[in-house]
Amino acid sequence: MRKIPVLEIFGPTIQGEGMVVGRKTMFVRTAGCDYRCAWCDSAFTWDGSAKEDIVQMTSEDIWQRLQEVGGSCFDHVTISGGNPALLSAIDNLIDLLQEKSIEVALETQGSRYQNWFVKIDDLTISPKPPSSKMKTNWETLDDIIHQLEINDRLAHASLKVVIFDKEDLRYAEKVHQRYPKLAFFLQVGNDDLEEIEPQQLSRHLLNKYEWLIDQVVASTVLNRVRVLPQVHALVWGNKRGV
Ligand SMILES: C[S@@+](CC[C@H](N)C(=O)[O-])C[C@H]1O[C@@H](n2cnc3c(N)ncnc32)[C@H](O)[C@@H]1O
Ligand SMILES: Nc1nc2[nH]cc(C(=O)O)c2c(=O)[nH]1
Ligand code: SF4
Ligand SMILES: [Mg+2]
Repeated sequence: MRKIPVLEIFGPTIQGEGMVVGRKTMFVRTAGCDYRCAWCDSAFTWDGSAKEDIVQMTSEDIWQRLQEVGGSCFDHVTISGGNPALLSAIDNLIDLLQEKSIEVALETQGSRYQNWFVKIDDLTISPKPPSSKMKTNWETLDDIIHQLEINDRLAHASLKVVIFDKEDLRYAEKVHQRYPKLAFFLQVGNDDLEEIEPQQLSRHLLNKYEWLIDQVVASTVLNRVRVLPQVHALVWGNKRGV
């Protein structure tokens, strides 16, 4: 059985972002990413700083650990990273969790397709705007959305674009216009990953949330959309494992 490189298993907590915001969930965070976003809040998954903490786990190992950490207090697991879409072995983990009547969500940036995308209950695809310094491969993204559509999975998927500035907003408009059938979320970018005082950070992020709301309200393109902060950042700041 192929193993999965895991950096964190934590929860239950709430999903702080996007299409199932507020949902009680466990998190499994995989190691490794094909991107290097300028503002990545989980850079430890790819910058080598946590490489000693990576544990190679089978799906059964992960299920065991989820139960040790979360007891019987969960029925939903969110797989994030890094980019979990780099790992074909996630297929087996999804099957095992769903056999146990656990709903499965997954976060990815849309740079790689996996056949198991069509099994995910809540799939978040988060293409990266110019502020990230990454370049979107539109062909790959088109293919992912096409696969979801022909497999009748659009209702189980969403797009989420993180916004730091007006250029990012124009990018978000382009994404929404290109894929109008998908639920669309705009998320406040956290530009202060060093702040250790949650109250300071939440004040700052709420100001940025107000700015983002103002921008979206004034857009003629961004109508059938939702605007959200990272709720976990408002509550716990930059703390890891929440
Ligand atoms: C850490 S990523 C892992 C999953 C995948 N690599 C991705 O980017 O979608 C999870 C989510 O956090 C978002 N994110 C990362 N850094 C952020 C920041 N500084 N502010 C707001 N959202 C951020 C990403 O855009 C993504 O939607
Ligand atoms: N509570 C909470 N919600 C989240 N939503 C997406 C997260 C992520 O890092 O992928 C995340 C996270 O790390 N914590
Ligand atoms: S794609 Fe996701 S995990 Fe990878 S660098 Fe960007 S935000 Fe971080
Ligand atoms: Mg996060």
